[in-house]
Amino acid sequence: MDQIQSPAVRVRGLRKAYGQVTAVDGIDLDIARGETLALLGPNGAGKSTTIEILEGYRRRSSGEVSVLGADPATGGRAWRSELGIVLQSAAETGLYTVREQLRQFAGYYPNPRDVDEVIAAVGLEQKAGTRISKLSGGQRRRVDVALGIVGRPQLLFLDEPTTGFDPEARREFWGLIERLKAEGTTILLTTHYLDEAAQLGDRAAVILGGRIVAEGAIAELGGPAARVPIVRWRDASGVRREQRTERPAELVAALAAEAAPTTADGRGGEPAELEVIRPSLEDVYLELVRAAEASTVSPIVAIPEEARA
Ligand SMILES: Nc1ncnc2c1ncn2[C@@H]1O[C@H](COP(=O)(O)OP(=O)(O)OP(=O)(O)O)[C@@H](O)[C@H]1O
Repeated sequence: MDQIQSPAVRVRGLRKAYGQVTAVDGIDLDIARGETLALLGPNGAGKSTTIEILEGYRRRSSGEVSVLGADPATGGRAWRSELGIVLQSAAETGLYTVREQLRQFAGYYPNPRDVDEVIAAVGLEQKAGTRISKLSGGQRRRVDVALGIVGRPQLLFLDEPTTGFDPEARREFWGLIERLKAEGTTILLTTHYLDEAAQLGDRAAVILGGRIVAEGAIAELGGPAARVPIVRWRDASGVRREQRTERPAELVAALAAEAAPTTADGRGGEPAELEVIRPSLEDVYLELVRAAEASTVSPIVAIPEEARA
């Protein structure tokens, strides 16, 4: 297969069981070269297990997986050097300084980025000479991110990269990821911050109980019905009302006309507590998860292979 044309990641029928627990239950997934995919899902959904299999850190029970043209289970050193990995767990805490640790890491790669540029990119210039064990949790997380990108990876795995970041650091991190995207880096991101997924992702896949329950462009996830604006207000009798409509301005005008005039010139009144909401990715995600959980009848347990169709 032509490596340039093939997707960066191709997964078919991926399964992983830990004893009786099926953590990943038949996932199909493609990530195009240069694309950022946000893998979303509640705690325990199977995101980390999937990512660890793609990184070659965990064996799959069954299914086909190709990452940058190779099977991660047998990927060699050259293949690994094309990957950047920011694991969910916290950074190295050894005796090295930030710069020393990064220099050491950079030495493992054939074409690394400049270490000081990477330190600046993650906003750790003031801490470059400080031992990692003396950094705060959020600063250590920035070291993790720096270690993930120093090798100039083609494919970057970011497993909850901004956990522990302050809001300013998160915005700076988003800027860094936008630059990596512009350079053509393929990214697989997991995050529980849906604004982060909306900001950085081109597409999202929602995983629940080890299965993908929705997938698509960020702006289209959940389908058009999930994006219809919601108008909320409190009516004259004090009852909270809510209506979904494609024409929110019309509804608001009608509500204003109906409301008792509140001004001396007799103009329409202000409907109490009026708001117009366009469902965010978070609203759409929560709705998808609720709907999928409501329709799930079977517990997530391993089914023997021979019992499967
Ligand atoms: N080493 C393991 N041994 C046994 N079960 C495991 C192991 N790792 C994960 N699991 C189980 O597999 C399921 C999926 O876990 P996983 O870590 O992939 O979820 P996740 O979506 O990454 O969750 P989170 O958002 O909390 O990181 C969970 O039920 C978890 O308890």
